[in-house]
Amino acid sequence: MATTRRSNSEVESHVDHDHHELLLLPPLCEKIPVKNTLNKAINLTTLLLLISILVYRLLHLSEHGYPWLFAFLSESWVKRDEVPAVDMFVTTADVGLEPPIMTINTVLSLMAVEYPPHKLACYVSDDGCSPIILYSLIHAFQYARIWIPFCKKYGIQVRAPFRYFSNDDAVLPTAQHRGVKGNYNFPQFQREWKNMKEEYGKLKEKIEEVVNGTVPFDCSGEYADFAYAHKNDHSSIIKVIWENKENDPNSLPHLVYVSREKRPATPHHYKAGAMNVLTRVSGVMTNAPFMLNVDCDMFVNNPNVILYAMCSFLGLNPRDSAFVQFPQVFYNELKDDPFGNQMVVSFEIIGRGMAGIQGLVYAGTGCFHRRKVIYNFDLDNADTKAGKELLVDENETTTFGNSKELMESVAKTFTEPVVLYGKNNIDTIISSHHHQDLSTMVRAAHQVARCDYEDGTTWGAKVGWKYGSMTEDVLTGMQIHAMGLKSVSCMPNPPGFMGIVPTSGPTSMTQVKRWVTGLLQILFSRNSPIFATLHSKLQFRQCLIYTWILIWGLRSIPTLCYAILPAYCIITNSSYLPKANEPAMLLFLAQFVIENMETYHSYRKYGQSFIAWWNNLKMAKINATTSLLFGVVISFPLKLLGISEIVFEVTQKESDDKTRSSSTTQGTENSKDKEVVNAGRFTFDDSMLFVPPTTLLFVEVAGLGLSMWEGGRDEVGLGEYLASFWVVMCFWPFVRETHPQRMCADNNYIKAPMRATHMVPSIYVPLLDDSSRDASTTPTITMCQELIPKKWKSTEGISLINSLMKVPHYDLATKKPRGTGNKSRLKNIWKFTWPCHSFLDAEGVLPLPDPKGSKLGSLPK
Ligand SMILES: O=c1ccn([C@@H]2O[C@H](COP(=O)(O)OP(=O)(O)O[C@H]3O[C@H](CO)[C@@H](O)[C@H](O)[C@H]3O)[C@@H](O)[C@H]2O)c(=O)[nH]1
Ligand SMILES: [Mn+2]
Repeated sequence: MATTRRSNSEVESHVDHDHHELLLLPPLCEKIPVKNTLNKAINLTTLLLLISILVYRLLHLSEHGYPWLFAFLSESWVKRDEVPAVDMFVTTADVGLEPPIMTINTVLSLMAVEYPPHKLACYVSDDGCSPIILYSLIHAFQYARIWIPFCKKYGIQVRAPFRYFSNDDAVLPTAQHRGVKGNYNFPQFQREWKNMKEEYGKLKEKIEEVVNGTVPFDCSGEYADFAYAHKNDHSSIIKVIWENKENDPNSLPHLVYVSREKRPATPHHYKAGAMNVLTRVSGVMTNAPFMLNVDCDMFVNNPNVILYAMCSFLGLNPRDSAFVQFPQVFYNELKDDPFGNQMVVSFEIIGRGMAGIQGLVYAGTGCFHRRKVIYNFDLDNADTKAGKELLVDENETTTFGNSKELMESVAKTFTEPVVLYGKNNIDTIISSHHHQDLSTMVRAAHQVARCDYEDGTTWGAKVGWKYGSMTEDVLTGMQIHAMGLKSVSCMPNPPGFMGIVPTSGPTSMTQVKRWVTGLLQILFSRNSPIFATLHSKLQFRQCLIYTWILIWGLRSIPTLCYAILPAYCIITNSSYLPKANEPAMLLFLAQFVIENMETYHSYRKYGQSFIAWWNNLKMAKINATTSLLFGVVISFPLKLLGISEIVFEVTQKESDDKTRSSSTTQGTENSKDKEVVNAGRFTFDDSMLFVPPTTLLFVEVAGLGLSMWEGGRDEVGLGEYLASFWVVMCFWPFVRETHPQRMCADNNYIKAPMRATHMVPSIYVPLLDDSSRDASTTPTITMCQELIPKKWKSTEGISLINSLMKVPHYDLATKKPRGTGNKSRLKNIWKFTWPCHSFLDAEGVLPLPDPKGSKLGSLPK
């Protein structure tokens, strides 16, 4: 700062001056209290008047008799406990990947929220069309009858039983038992608690029996519709499991099972399609003005969630509260975020930043929407263009489809007034909500759940959840922001909802691959945020954030190139950085140090450890060369060229340890248990995803080894070596987990890296060694084919690999690469790649480790 010495007073005045300037700068964010003195005065006056009236009545009651008594009772009934209705949606898609016990825990926690039950309806969409889900729901409902009163009576916080009971084995709760509030009779609480736990155990057991197949499932009676239903080919199945017919405030919320019609030839649009069916089915049945949606793995963690959401909806201008998103919080977080997928810091920075512009993205779960917004109606009450078209236009059916019942409900939604900030018309929104007899609407519900219902309508384009991206959530949310509306992020303590995050490398990578593919689908389409800013009302800064999110995948290519450069330079004796003694090196060094210090600082600031920071840094590189790369160079282009469809690969959900111990099916038990054992460890499966990073690592290690072997390189400087070393550090999990001793230790998860490590030299040595294309060499194709895991043969990359394989490359007899070309140095890579080529037998077929625990030594040499 100060390069010249100054006297003390000079410095002081300087500081003062700075300070003064700081004070003059406008604050970055500030809360301005709204002055509504008049309103307050009026409210206070009415309250005083009301009290005076009541007192007056009471004092004179004896003089006047019955009429005064009735007047007194009516006047003291100040109706203020009314709240709007909410339809709650849960989606599940696969009983194998999403344990039904998890789904019903989500449902139980939703049904038990602190909100008048007659204002709530819970709809469960089952895209897997499994009778087990229906069966689980029916039994869960029986349990709900005792569980919900228990939760409400004792003010339990966590109302998903698997979580509530997870910490206490057989022991009874203590007086300070978590979640229990207020005064209560302790011995009685203990008795009830014990009973609840036992009943939950029974429920779990019942569900496990059918999941495991120990009790044969009979598709008759209630379940007859499932008898001939195939997961992807069946008519719609809708069951009203519970209907609160009398709208009884002391009863339980409605519970409805929905499995929409699916036909192989008709696209079903995955989750977005399911959400649209739920919107329509709930439209004809309950038509609540607000809709909550959660994934099946996300339970309610704070029983007041709906009240919180309503505070935003009813307390803010409707245009500032189009949807209310509760951030994703995970209950199964692993220590130090080994897969860099918990996104704590990015949420703190990006999420809170967005909240200051047009609001948080819609994250697909834990989110409340206004039905009006989902129907693409303007929020400026009933005189909008869309609305006029809807009510006047003869062709109205083309927008919403041809269900009479749905059109009636849509018209109701349209004419329903929006509660305006500061105006007291909450009652109107409440009374306009129509109460239907659910069971009489089942036929209408079937109609709107048909797979051809959306033909010729604007569902997925203008109304409902938007189609055209695997990340329908980001797309749908962005289009709401493009209407010029804002969203609210709600972060109560304790968090409103809690879900799970993948706890294994491959699961997390598959998820990220789907995300980046979906995000690119948005970026390169007419839904791109740039168009939304130019032609609609997406704010510029919001557009920048969306664009930044959408280009996530693109960074894979520069990252990969930059990671390969050091090795390339070392191998080919060239350089890409200034020499250590050149001053320009300082630029690079400073940039590297400052960037990493800055990110580390923000990790510390948000309570993350050094290891978590390092894990995130490392995983960003690993993801760039795996999931992001595959999304960008394979999934997305193939979809673009129309060669293959992108499939929504549902994330494997590992249920809570205790729930899961016996809930897994025979077939999958092994792999699931492994996932728990290996949680946090970098495991592999036979996915193509692992080829690029393994390759990168090999090339990098080979380069370093080669240079050591040959005693250094004249062109290569310290920078390249350090960079290469840094890359190796980032990809260290691959070294660690592919260590031969570990690989042969016992299990399945080992095979894949084993194969990958053999694949890599097989593919790349011929590429590097260009002089060895001698047709008479031993055919190595057989070997390579053998090494390719079965799964790969069906994947996109196989043709690529096959064409590479066509090049005969090394001599099997000597197990050395053939030929001595210009780049003869490169062939030496082989020496450094891995000692595992010695495992190859004479035919070049890799003897895979015996799954039943063969030792390294027992492998044929
Ligand atoms: O054909 C399908 C596929 C999925 N789902 C459901 O969609 C939800 C999300 O699926 P999941 O495999 O858990 O994906 P994630 O990547 O974990 O989900 C995040 O990202 C998705 C977009 O890629 C959003 O839809 C989700 O809400 C968001 O939580 C689950 O409830 C599924 O049951 C369906 O209903 N039908
Ligand atoms: Mn999920």
